[in-house]
Amino acid sequence: MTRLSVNINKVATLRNARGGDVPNVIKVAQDCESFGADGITVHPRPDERHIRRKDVYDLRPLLRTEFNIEGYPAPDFIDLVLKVKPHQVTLVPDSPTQLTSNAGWDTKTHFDFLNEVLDEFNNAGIRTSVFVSTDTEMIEYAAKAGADRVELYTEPYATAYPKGREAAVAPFVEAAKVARSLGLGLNAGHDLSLVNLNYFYQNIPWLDEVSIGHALISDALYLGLERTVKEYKNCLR
Ligand SMILES: CC(=O)[C@@H](O)[C@H](O)COP(=O)(O)O
Ligand SMILES: NCC(=O)COP(=O)(O)O
Repeated sequence: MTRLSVNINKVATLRNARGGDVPNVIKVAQDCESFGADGITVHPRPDERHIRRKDVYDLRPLLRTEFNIEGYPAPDFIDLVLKVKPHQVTLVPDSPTQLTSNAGWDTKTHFDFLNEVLDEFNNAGIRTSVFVSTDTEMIEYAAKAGADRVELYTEPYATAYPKGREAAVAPFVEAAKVARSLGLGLNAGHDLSLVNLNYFYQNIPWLDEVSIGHALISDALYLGLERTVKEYKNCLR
């Protein structure tokens, strides 16, 4: 089964626009769970532009499904994750001011750093995932560094999909096979949507998890949250 983890960053973006508590990030997360989501993802950024550290602490005891925290492993982030102990931490190579994630790790260049950080999380019993492109060498070094899983950065797939979905998915299928041969679990995310998700899943049915935020929360404006979560779940069958 491929799990759907709903990324609620954009719910926090909307809440922060007015400084109050509408929409309530925790209620939305709990509703996503009751509508069928298998997990909740957050990406607390250093400027707290959407998810805040407090949200992460508040969410932890209330979630009934898997909690995935994404981010660049700066000391503050490592401290937060070790205190909150989510089911999974996803390491992303973003700089503090970046608009959104736009690349996977160079796991060869940053091998020693990743190895040290992954050890820390592995020793704390937190499953680890490393955000990577489809470059085989990057996946191999993620495995050597001690990752439990890799998350394939799917923006290039989403962008190429309208021009030809077979060519768009081909490098991801190859990367997924490499990850599987190395014994890594497999996640995927970024710009997955109702348009492109089912084809991705059909080609890589051994995917463990997709995390989806931007398109899903946008679709919910038209379809409502309950129907949206169910439609994304239907794409994973
Ligand atoms: C890691 C990744 O691909 C993206 O999930 C990222 O977490 C989205 O972050 P923003 O919501 O800040 O764009
Ligand atoms: N890891 C990817 C994620 O959580 C959501 O990315 P997006 O759907 O907001 O592009």
